[in-house]
Amino acid sequence: MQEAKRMPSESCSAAAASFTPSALAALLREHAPLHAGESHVTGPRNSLSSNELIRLAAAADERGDLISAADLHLDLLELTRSDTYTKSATERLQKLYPMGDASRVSRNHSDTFRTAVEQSVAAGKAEVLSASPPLYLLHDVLSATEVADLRGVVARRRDLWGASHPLVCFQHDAFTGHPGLTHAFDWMRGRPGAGGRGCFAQAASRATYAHVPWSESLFVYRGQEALFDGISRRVQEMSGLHDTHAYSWQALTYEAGRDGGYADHTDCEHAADLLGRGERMATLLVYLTDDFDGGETEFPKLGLKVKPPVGSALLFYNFGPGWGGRACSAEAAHRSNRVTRGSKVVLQRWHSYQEQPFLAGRPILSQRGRRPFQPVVSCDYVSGLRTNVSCRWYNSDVPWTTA
Ligand SMILES: O=C(O)CCC(=O)C(=O)O
Ligand SMILES: [Fe+2]
Repeated sequence: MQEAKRMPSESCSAAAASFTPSALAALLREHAPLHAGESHVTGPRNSLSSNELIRLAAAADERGDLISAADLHLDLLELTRSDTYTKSATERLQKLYPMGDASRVSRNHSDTFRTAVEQSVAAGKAEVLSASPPLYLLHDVLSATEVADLRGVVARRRDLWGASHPLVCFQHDAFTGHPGLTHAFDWMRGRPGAGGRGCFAQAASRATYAHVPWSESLFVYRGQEALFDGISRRVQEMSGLHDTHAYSWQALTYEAGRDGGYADHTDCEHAADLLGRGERMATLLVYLTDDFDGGETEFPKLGLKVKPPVGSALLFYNFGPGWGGRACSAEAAHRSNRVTRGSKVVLQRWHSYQEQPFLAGRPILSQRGRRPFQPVVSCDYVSGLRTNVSCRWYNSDVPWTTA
């Protein structure tokens, strides 16, 4: 139903098959012709200087445009890694969204998460799939009723997005290394070597989005759904991972025919250091369906391909070596294989070592040119696999009240 609503005239498999750079270029030429002075891409997000960003943020504040102001402060944070900008972004976002414990001082996670998961193993509630990196299967995290209720919440929230078409974005400068895509982007930007990071403008997004193979991510924020807050408590009991150190929940959906798996990657945010504020120390995946073919979560470096039963969860640590190592662990690389029948729905949540004042509490708004509440299809390039572009449809800022 969802797909029919979103793409009234497209067939899924035809869509996925045509996502090649030359097909993309042809599509853009046909459906979104360039006029003089017009570009297929929105302004480059991170090529602005910090002075320019500060000026734009002040102007957004003056207009009362808190979303843009917060977004610009988040850009500044990315550019400078300065706490000042976290604080400014948080202040603005607090005015827009309930923030949970945003006022709390960040403190480090203790090591209780290790003890807690080892106790779960000793009690037969979890099993070890790998010691290094630590990887666990948690049994019966959810009852059958909870699974059904959660699927209901996910379906209800998906419906809120209606038929709106997404902004299509490409995340990494690394696209410049992709022979075909670089060419397409050069063509779109009208200058060679321009690189491939940015979003298509609205007309180009509309012309191309149905041709991109994607999986979907729907965000659920702390305080939005009692059911999700309840699971957060259960996860804390079984794994020692705290809600206060978590990102928001994401409900991931992979549908047969849409062709969007997710290629090999690690979840380390910047691959820098476990102690970085946004670093994803641990990943939790809770499975809400298992009646599908393909779609395994695979850890190629560990020779493991897993398809956990409904209601169970995978938990793995992304930094090593072993426990407490501070460098991104290449062995924690994983992928989601494409689903060839049925649909895979999994809840994902990342946890960081440092407390997160706001990541779980409100949307991160990060794409220039996006309309309020517009979904984004964001394509990631995966290191070492240049032909493997993974795209995800993000429904990230659902209106707060949905009941
Ligand atoms: O869906 C899966 O099995 C894995 C998803 C994942 O690795 C991710 O979204 O980062
Ligand atoms: Fe991942």
